[in-house]
Amino acid sequence: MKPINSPVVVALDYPDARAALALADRIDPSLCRLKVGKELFTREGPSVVRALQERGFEVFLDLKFHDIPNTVASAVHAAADLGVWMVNVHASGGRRMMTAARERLAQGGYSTLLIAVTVLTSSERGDLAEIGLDIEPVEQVRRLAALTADCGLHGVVCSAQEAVMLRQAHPKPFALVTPGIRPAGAAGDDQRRIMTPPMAIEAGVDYLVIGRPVTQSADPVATLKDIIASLPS
Ligand SMILES: O=C(O)c1cc(=O)[nH]c(=O)n1[C@@H]1O[C@H](COP(=O)(O)O)[C@@H](O)[C@H]1O
Repeated sequence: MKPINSPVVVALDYPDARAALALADRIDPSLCRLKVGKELFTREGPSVVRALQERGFEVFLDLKFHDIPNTVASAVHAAADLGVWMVNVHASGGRRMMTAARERLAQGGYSTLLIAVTVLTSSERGDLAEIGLDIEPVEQVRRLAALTADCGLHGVVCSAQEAVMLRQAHPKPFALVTPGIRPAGAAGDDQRRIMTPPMAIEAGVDYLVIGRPVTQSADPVATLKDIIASLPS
């Protein structure tokens, strides 16, 4: 496998494998990693993950598991059996859930990275208030990242706006994985806590998850290359 030369993870949020593989077939696997999320996985199942791996890509399986500890540990185990590079759970599932998942991976000797979503990048203060959390997103991100680190996971999903604060509290190799990335002038869509690709890297982010700015572009490959070229080295 060739070394991967960028921190970019392209979210393959396509309706089916045909569309997802059409983009994958136009990208060199050294350019980026690929994320398979709920829509594509529900439609196509593990076969689309294998098809991407056969093309030389490292895959982030983004199913954001959130359930009782045994169920999540078993689901994470199944993801690791697929040989994915990274898998995620919701940190709000709590300590016992995250610990059970981490222990299951350790028992199997898997190298899959296990990370936890703190506060979705589409959420802002008002969204948290409606679910009973009358605090700023950054405060909840701080709490859940501390819990995640204490449970021994490899990192968190957060917004790049929280990266400087989290990097101070959690030195590398604790991974900061940030969706809500938008090149200057791009539509925010349903995202709320956003940042541009170069600013996110300057803030200390490890991996930039980018979907629609690439997948909905008239020329996804050129847009991806432009984003990578815009990053500080
Ligand atoms: O875990 C994720 O990947 C994730 C967490 C989060 O807080 N926000 C978030 O947008 N995501 C995912 O990251 C991708 C972002 O896509 P775009 O908004 O199109 O760039 C989507 O596939 C989301 O499911």
